[in-house]
Amino acid sequence: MTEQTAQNNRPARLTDAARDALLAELPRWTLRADGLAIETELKFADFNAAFGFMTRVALYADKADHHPEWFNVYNTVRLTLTTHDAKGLSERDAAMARFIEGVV
Ligand SMILES: C[C@H](O)[C@H](O)[C@H]1CNC2=NC(N)=NC(=O)C2=N1
Repeated sequence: MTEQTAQNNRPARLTDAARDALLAELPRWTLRADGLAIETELKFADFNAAFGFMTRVALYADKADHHPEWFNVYNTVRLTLTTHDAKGLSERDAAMARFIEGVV
């Protein structure tokens, strides 16, 4: 099965095995209590570094048409990744988390 289900244009939800493999690959990320999202909290040197990171993620999000839920105070950025169209985790969240791990 490809990124999208055959029946519609919605991204497919990750299988439990794919979700577990993703979490094993991403030690900084944890599964939200409801199992429908992954979360992390990142600390930067200061606001400038945090906002620079957010800018890089924002440009990725715009290009990918996939957007994080996030919260920033000074040097801290909390992120939640989920796919509304899949009502849970999809490959889009995996791709975004991998991108984030490359720029953090
Ligand atoms: C119409 C547009 O493609 C959708 O609303 C996109 C935009 N960004 C999105 N971001 C996230 N995180 N999940 C989505 O399902 C989603 N859908």
